[in-house]
Amino acid sequence: MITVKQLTKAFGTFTAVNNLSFEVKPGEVLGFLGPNGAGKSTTMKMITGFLAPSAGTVNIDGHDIVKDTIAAQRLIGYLPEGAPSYGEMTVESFLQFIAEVRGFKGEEAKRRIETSIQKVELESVRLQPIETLSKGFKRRVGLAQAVLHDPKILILDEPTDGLDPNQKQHVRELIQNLSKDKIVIISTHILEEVTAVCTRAMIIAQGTKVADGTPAELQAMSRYHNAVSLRFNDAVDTELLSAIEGVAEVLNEGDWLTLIPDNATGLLSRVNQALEASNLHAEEIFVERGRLDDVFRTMTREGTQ
Ligand SMILES: Nc1ncnc2c1ncn2[C@@H]1O[C@H](COP(=O)(O)OP(=O)(O)OP(=O)(O)O)[C@@H](O)[C@H]1O
Repeated sequence: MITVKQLTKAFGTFTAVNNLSFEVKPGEVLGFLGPNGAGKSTTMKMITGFLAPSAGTVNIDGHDIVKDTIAAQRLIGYLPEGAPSYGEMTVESFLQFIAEVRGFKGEEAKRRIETSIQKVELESVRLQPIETLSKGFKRRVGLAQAVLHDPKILILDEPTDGLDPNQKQHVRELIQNLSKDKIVIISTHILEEVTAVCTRAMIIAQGTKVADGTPAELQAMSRYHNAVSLRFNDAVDTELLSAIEGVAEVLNEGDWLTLIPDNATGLLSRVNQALEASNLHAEEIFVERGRLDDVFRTMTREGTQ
């Protein structure tokens, strides 16, 4: 379990992380979401013991990260932003170096290197210098060093940043496979990543937590939650749609018309009745769950709640 209490980091007069408190339990994959400069990396650096907090505490499975750093860090695998490594080393020699730093020797070190090469599929490049690898493979090397000691906790700072769509998908699958029974915290700008891999998401703005919940709970905070979207082949009088009981607003979104609900439920059946009564036929119609990008924009624009 990770317990973060009133965590704060000030750089001079600027407060990058402000009074952040939360817990993360095994099995959870928590996504940190937030605009540039929101304080995601700074929070991760404090959780992993690479930056001392100005105030507040981080407890990793009973170990205080400041007072009991080594014991806490043994439990953590960390992929820092940009996945730094030693470019002139080969994948294998870099992992050998990490194994030694982690205190593994001989057969045990060999076994762990083989397992992490296998887990993140680095077999084909194991003898290649890291600086000659593609971004996707470099990221995988970063993941391999993070999982080498089979940590209970994985902290991954923008693990798919700069990767092409295929590589992104691959790294997401790796994270899902690695996450069983572990605590995983990832930071990302990519909202689809939250729905793809996270069981929980936290939106951070100006160093403060502004939302925290499952992806579905966050989507439900959007004004598009339970909105009805329709596509017609022919032009439709939007007055007719805005007159339907429970419609707060009609949005024209390209080929689609989206009916934003007021607080009433059951909008879809009223829309269907109104279409039938007016003899109108929608080519496509669906009820939206809500949009994370809308929640993200609203929450981060408003700043703190
Ligand atoms: N060592 C430092 N000295 C001064 N300011 C810093 C330092 N490190 C970070 N900051 C500032 O703290 C704020 C938060 O930075 P941080 O890197 O944590 O944001 P982030 O949410 O990870 O952003 P991004 O999404 O761009 O990676 C930024 O305004 C940054 O400029």
